[in-house]
Amino acid sequence: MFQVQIKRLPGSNGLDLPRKMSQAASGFDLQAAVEEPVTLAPGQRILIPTGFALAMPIELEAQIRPRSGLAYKHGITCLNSPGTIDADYRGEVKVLLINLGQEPFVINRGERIAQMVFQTVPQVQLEEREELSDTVRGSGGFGHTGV
Ligand SMILES: O=c1ccn([C@H]2C[C@H](O)[C@@H](COP(=O)(O)OP(=O)(O)OP(=O)(O)O)O2)c(=O)[nH]1
Ligand SMILES: [Mg+2]
Repeated sequence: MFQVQIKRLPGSNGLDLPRKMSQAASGFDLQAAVEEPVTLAPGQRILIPTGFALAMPIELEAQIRPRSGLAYKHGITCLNSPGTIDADYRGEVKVLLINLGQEPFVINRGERIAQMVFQTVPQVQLEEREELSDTVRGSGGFGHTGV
C-alpha cells in the first residue's frame, strides 16, 4: 500500500476528496471544482480544476481517465487521456475535457467528471546502443499485422 498525501486547495469547500465509488474500483472519482456551471459546446475543450494537490512517492504517477458513462451518454472525454500527474507535481490537479458529442454539456460544481488511477512507474535508465536486437515484428507498426 502506498501513502499519497492530498491537500485541499482554496475553492474546494463543500467538495469530497477524490474517492472510489465501489470497494474494488480502480479509480478515484474527481469532482469539478468550478464555482459556477460551465457549458461545454460540441468540439470545445476546457481545463477543469479539481480543488486538490498531491504529493506522491517517486514510484507512482496518477492517470486522469475519462468516465465511460460521460463518454457513452454525452461524448465527454479527456482530450489527453490518460492525463499524467507526475510524482513531483504540486500544483492543482486539473482535468482536460473535450465535448465530442453533438449537444452542449453543462458541468456543475461537484459533478464527477473524470477518475484518477494510480500506477507504479518503474525507474528506467536508458542505455544507448548502435544496434538493437532483431525481432519478428521489426519496425512493423500501424496495422502491419493486418486490419
Ligand atoms: O490531465 C492533466 C495532465 C497534466 N496535469 C499537470 C500535472 C502534470 O504533472 C503536469 C505536466 O503534465 P504533462 O507532462 O502531461 O504536460 P507537459 O506539456 O509535458 O508539461 P510540462 O512541461 O510541465 O511537463 O501537468 C494535470 O493536472 N492534468
Ligand atoms: Mg511533461
